Amino acid sequence: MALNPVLGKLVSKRVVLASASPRRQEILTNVGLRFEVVPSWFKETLEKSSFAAPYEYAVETAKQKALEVANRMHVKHLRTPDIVIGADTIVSVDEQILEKPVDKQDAYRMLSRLSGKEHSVFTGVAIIHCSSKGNQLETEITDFYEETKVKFSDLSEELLWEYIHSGEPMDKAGGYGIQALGGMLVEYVHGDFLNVVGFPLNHFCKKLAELYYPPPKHTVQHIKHDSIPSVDTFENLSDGESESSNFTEHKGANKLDSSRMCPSRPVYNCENSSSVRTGFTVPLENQNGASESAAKLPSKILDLMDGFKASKALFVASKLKMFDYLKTKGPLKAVDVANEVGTSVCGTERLLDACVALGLLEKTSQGYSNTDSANTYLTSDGEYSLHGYIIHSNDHLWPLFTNLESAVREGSRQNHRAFGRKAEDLFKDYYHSQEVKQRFMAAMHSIAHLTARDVATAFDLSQFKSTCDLGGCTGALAHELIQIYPNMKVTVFDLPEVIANISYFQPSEQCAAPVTFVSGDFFKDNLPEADLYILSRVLHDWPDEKIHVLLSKISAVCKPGCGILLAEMVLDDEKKNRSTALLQSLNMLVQTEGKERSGSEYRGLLEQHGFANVKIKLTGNLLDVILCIKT
Ligand SMILES: O=c1[nH]cc([C@@H]2O[C@H](COP(=O)(O)OP(=O)(O)OP(=O)(O)O)[C@@H](O)[C@H]2O)c(=O)[nH]1
Repeated sequence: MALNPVLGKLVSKRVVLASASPRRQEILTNVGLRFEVVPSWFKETLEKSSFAAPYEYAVETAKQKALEVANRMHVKHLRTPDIVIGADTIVSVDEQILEKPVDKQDAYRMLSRLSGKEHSVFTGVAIIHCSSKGNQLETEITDFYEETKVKFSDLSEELLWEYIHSGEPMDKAGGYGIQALGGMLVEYVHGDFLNVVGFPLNHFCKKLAELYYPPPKHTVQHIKHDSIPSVDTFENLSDGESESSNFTEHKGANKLDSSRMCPSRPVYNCENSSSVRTGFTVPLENQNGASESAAKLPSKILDLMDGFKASKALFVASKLKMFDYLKTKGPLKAVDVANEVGTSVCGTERLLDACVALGLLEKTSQGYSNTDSANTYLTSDGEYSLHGYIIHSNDHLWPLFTNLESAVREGSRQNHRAFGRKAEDLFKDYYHSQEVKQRFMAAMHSIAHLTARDVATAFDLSQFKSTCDLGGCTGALAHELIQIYPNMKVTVFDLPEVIANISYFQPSEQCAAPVTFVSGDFFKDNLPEADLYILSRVLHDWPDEKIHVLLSKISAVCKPGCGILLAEMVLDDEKKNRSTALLQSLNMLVQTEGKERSGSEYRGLLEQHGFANVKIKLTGNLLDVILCIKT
């Protein structure tokens, strides 16, 4: 395929996108780039006034995002990526830089400032080539930016609020998404549309072409700097030419040929790009094709082969409460951790080192300490602790997954093999002992707490005066709903054995309007009255027949205008892209009769029970949200 060679240069490389933006992931996936996503932890707090121009701020932020990920991943040679890509999109109007709005009022301020005017959207991009020398990370940074001008129509206050209540502005620079509803606000776009969406693909490809296909010296003068090399240019490149700027270490070579590497030679010196070298990287002079024929490291496959070891290392460190000890007492030497936990020193040291290499811990001459994310997610009292779910994964899901082969052969759950118990009802399995029940509730609580805000704000729910969270367990989502919609009456409906055990999970400061907990079985008992019924991670537990029973019960008590809100991992319609959700569907296979479903499948189920106007919001968090209204 003619366009392939530019991105094809990256095929054998470990490419990392240092961005949580689903749009950037989609733009790059759509053109066939294979990459890992490692969202950056760099906080976008650079002092804006210290930059002479808005694009400089975007470029520097992109660079810092990418460098943070490159540094984090480079702990052991095996973890060092080849290329890290970072990006930052901003809107500039009246010499002000607008980023993502922090709340609805902020979105209103931004959008009213853009109304009736032209503004610029800048995306800064950094491409960092990494290599490892000894223990040292060496980076070569290429950065550039792209500007697109966008003009908004005059927008009424009413229209702006309607748009803001759609929830779309919140994670978008300038408070709008041109690719969706926000497109309706736009009168014209001058420049690269994808740049507005978050990633200037065309300029990125040009930059790769510059880096990987520098023209032979005699043709330099004839190449226009603003065009991607034509199809012929790619196809006619000989191996010798095409590899001349490969960012790989060449055995025996120890000098830089900067004329080959530096895109800032006159012909490539685009006004809006630069290349900076830090550390020491040697370009490959591939005269004889030797490295072309060398075995390429299939890093993705190797990572998958190692995946179970990494999971187990995380599970064991969590189970032994190492992150808890390090939070309160760190930094600690391996011997001190071993003494605290009661484990062997040699085993503890290896486990801690593995956790460092996996980016969970930091190691200095003073010992081991938690990373920020270990404090937040891995300690049992972290703000968004996943400890409960990790223990559930270790104690419950791991034994089930070891029977995945049987589950695939037989097409059914494996509880009998994993736990020696004949599979009954899914929840009878969980609630047969107090210990298993509490572990399961802690697991569900940790996911519900982590996703609650995104689920509660995916749509504006203020029209619903009362809500019933069916299977709402510990009430984590219910409490979040009350925070966001203080006038909403929220009821959690769950099995009696769950309701009897919720007290441990309630927030310490009591909400003014507390959540009501009602016990019952939603398949058998009457449902509490409500304007909105929530089913969060409920439908995926059940086969279609059971879902029809539940939806017809809800439909029977729902008046026209009332709704259902589903929170689930929504698969893409082709079921080939969202690996987290597809792996979760295997998780449902080994332990339930349910499965994860696509947006169309959920829509089909809901419409059969008189629910229409089905809207699906992919939140970027673990759970996506579907809202529909009874006609
Ligand atoms: O029209 C659109 N304009 C902008 C966007 C999206 O807005 C964000 C911009 O934010 P940022 O560059 O800071 O990136 P993040 O999402 O925070 O992800 P990082 O992890 O890379 O910091 C970006 O997601 C654009 O896609 C849009 O969707 N439409």
